[in-house]
Amino acid sequence: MRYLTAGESHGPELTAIVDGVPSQFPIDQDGLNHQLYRRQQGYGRGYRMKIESDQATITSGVRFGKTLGTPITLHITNRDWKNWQEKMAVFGEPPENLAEVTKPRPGHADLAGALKYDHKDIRNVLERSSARNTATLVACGAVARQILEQFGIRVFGHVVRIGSVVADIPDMPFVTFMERAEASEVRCVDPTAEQAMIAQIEQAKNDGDTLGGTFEIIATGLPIGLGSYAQPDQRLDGRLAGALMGFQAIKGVEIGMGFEVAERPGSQVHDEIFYQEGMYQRRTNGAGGIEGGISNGQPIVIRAAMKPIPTLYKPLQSVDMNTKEPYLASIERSDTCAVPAAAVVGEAVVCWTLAQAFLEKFAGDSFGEVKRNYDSYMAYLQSR
Ligand SMILES: Cc1cc2nc3c(=O)[nH]c(=O)nc-3n(C[C@H](O)[C@H](O)[C@H](O)COP(=O)(O)O)c2cc1C
Ligand SMILES: C=C(O[C@@H]1CC(C(=O)O)=C[C@@H](OP(=O)(O)O)[C@H]1O)C(=O)O
Repeated sequence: MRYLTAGESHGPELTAIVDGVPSQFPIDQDGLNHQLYRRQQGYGRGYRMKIESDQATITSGVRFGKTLGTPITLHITNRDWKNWQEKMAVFGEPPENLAEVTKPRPGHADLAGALKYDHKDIRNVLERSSARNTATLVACGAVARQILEQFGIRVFGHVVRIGSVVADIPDMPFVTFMERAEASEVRCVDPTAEQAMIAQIEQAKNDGDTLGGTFEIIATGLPIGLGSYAQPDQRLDGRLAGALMGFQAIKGVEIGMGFEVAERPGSQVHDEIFYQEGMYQRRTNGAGGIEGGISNGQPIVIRAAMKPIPTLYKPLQSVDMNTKEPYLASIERSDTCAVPAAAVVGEAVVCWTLAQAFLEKFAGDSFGEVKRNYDSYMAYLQSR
C-alpha cells in the first residue's frame, strides 16, 4: 500500500491517491470524515480551523461503498480558497497589490525552501510546507484504520505534555482512557493538567508566543510478526519513527521506555517471557510492543515531541531576503499550539504504517484473501 499527496494550503483542494488497498473492502465515508473532524479540534488552534470543515470526497477506486482494488483518489476542499483565488491563481499574472513574503520565519521551511527552490516569494514555500497537508495524512490514515479495525486493532493518541505541564497518566481501562481524551479540549486524560495546559496556551497566546509538547500513541490488538529484522527499512520501529517524523514539527520519537533504556540495567528494561494458558506472555512492556523490528503482540506505545509553532505574533529576528536588512519575521495567521491536532495526525500515520506492514504480511488482492491469510497465520500461532 502506498500514497502520494498534493495540494497547497490556500489552493483549491488537497488530493491523495492511495494505491494497494485490497478489493471488496467496505469504506465508511462517515468514518473518514470523523477522523478529519477530530484533527480540526483541540484548544490553541487559529482562525483557519473556523473556516474549514474538512470532508473527504472519493472520486475513484470505490463503487457502491466497496473498494475495487484500484487507486483510490481522495479530495479535501480548502474552503479558504475563495479568499485566495487571485493570490494563488494557477495561471495569469500576479495581482498588482500582491505582497510577497520576504522575511523568513525561524523554525519554518521559509529560508531553506526559498533558497533551495529559488523562490523570491516565500509564499511559494509555505503553501506546501504548511501542516495543512496533514489533513491528507489523516484521510489516508483513516482508510488504513478501517482495515486495521476489521482485525480488532485499535490505535489511539493522547497528549502527555504541553509546554511545562505534564499529565499524570492514571491506571484505568483503555476504553475509559480513550473517552476521557476524546472529551478533553487538549486530548489529555488528566483533568487537572488539562486546565493548566489551557491556561498555559492562553498565556502564550497573550504573549504572542507559541507552545509545543508531547503526545503518546497506543496500538492494541496487533498480531506478533509485523515488520522484520531482515533489512533496516523493514524494521517496524524505524518505520513508525519515520512516519511520525515525516510530518511537520515532530522532532523526537520514543518507543516503549524510550530514552530511559539508556539509564537502566538490562534487568530493569527487558520484558521477561512466560508461557501460560497456552500462550507466551509478558508482564511488562518496556519494549513498547516491538522487538527486533517486529511486533511482539504487546501494545505498541510511542511518544513524539512536537516543537512550538514557528510563527510568532511577537516575531523573532530575521532578515529581509530582498534587502538583507535585519527585520522581524513575517507573521502569517497561525495556531498557538497544535499538539492535540498533531496527536490525531500521529494516530493516522501510525495506522498507515501498521496497515502497510499488516498487508505485507497477509498480502492478498481481495479483502477475503487477506482475511484467510490472517486467520491461517493466527491458527498457526496457536500451535506454537
Ligand atoms: C497540526 C499542525 C498545525 C501547525 N500549525 C502551524 C501554524 O499555524 N503556524 C506555523 O507557523 N506552523 C504550524 N505548524 C508547524 C509547521 O508546519 C512546521 O514547523 C514547519 O512546516 C517546519 O517544519 P519542521 O517543524 O518539521 O521543521 C503546524 C504543525 C502541525 C503538525
Ligand atoms: C491549515 C491548517 O493548518 C495550518 C498550518 C500552518 C503551517 O504553517 O503549518 C499554518 C496555518 O495556516 P493558515 O495561515 O492558513 O491559517 C494553519 O492554519 C490545517 O491544519 O488544516
